[in-house]
Amino acid sequence: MVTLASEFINAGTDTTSTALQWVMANLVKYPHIQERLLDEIKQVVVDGVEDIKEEDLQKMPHLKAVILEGLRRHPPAHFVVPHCVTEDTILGGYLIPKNSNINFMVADMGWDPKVWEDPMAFKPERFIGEEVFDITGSREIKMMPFGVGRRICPGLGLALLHLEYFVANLIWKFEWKAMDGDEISLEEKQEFTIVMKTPLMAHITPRKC
Ligand code: HEM
Repeated sequence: MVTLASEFINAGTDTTSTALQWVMANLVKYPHIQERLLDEIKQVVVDGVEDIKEEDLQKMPHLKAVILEGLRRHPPAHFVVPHCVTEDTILGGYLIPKNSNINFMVADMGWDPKVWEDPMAFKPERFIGEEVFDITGSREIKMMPFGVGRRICPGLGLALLHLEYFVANLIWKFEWKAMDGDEISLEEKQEFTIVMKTPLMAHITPRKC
């Protein structure tokens, strides 16, 4: 039980908090995206409401798009846990021998210009469309911040819920602005996850909702 609990805590805390920091950094760097998100929240939540509830999040497609764009542009894990090939496999003309250890270039998949237009730009609108984006990659794999297949992150649903809940409430309650003269650097640093080299510093002001 202790090992299980520790695995969930280790795998679930740094990843989610890193993703949250990257999303908030982009909302500070690009105030028009923060405004767009606030507009959506205001259409769902009435003035004076203290907390945005879980059921409200389902009515916010732009919020989901912001989170997905954050995970595409800044996946907290640039690789998955190493996997092992169970039988000789030919992939793209290359033989991957049985028992080889393999991994996946998670970040590079999300930044592939053949798949994503202007991939290094933060554009949540790319996820707004007729279809809900399939983050599990069961139909096609365009990015895989949680891995895919049978070892996909079991905390995926919880992580998305936490990210949506925190981002929505942080934007609903506060206006986030860059500090004077601060450019918000998106440079990365490898720790347990890929974190912001210069951690986010921002001026936050309570909104008069
Ligand atoms: C934004 C947040 C998160 C991201 C980006 C993330 C990403 C990942 C990735 C890439 C893997 C490896 C998948 C593979 O090997 O193919 C993984 C595995 C795992 N994650 Fe997450 N994760 C997140 C949040 C969470 C949360 C909240 C929990 C639990 C509460 C969790 C628990 C786990 C566990 C236990 C594994 C190992 C699964 C296995 O080996 O079968 N993760 N995660």
